[in-house]
Amino acid sequence: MSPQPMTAGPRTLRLGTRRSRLATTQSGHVADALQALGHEIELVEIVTEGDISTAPLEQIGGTGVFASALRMALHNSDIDFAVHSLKDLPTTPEPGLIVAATPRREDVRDVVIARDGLTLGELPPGSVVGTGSPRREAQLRALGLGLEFTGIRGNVETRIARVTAGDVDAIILARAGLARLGLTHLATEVLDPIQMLPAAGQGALAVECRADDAELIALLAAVDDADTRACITAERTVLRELEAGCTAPIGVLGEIVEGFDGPELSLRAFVGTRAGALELRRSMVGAADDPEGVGIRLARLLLEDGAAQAREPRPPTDGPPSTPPPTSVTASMESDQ
Ligand SMILES: NCc1[nH]cc(CCC(=O)O)c1CC(=O)O
Repeated sequence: MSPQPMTAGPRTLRLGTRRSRLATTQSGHVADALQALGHEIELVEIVTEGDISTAPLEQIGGTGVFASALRMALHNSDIDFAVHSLKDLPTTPEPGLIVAATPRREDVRDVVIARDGLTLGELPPGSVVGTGSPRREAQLRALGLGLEFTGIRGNVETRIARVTAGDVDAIILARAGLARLGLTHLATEVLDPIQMLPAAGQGALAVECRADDAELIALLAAVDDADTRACITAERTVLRELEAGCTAPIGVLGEIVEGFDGPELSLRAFVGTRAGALELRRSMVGAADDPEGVGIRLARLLLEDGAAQAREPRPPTDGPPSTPPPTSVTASMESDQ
């Protein structure tokens, strides 16, 4: 063992990352930005159960499985910070950790990758779309194109291969993920949010570290983007408010728009059921500096106008209070990896 240097050099920041190409690319972006500011970064690979297992996500603990191994490594001080896809991060705050930065968000839209260069409208009725996302399935059903659905999982490259192999006619992916992999040319159609609202936080990254690491928190502020944070805060507030017993597919998008006297936050949401019994779209505009308030108001409106119908049946009132099913926190979140 070599002795510690007499004078402490600049601190080397250990960045934990999952090993998928999407995860390493995302971590690499944040590492590059910090290195450009003169910081020393060491990448540490963390393997998560979600990366190894091909079981449906609901069986292995929902989308939270991707975040939990990184969070464990943070708690154990094996790493100093982690970069998550924000849409894979459960809305429940993790005690002892803090999202210290949300870098400027990329394209929020979903894209279609269909066989033979086709768009959704060009696919004949009965065509099979491979998606494990209730949000994507519900919004595609709402288009009334007669499409059929089958669940698929796996990383982005694996899912693209299912179209190439002819197993499915089309898949839906986040454009941001494709962009990070340099694969946007494979998209056969970009879906406007009017048709397909993204998952809360889609296209955004969350940089998480220990809540007591004041030095790192101050340093990570350099890669934070205030507009992105406002939008994703509003989106995740809607998700959190609706999750109180609601396992419906939810799409939600916040955008900073120029209002009459300053920037405003425009927020729109879709709430549906997988079978298409409910399709609810509502929007709300409010102060850009009160994203949580705008989110709460939109969630209330959605619940008043029917989102509450999509809730789980209530347990008998005279019995002991039942605990919600374990998947309720993540079931409404994006389940396509
Ligand atoms: N749930 C998986 C996941 N998490 C983040 C992305 C893409 C990048 C992003 O939305 O930030 C994807 C793939 C996809 O849904 O197509």
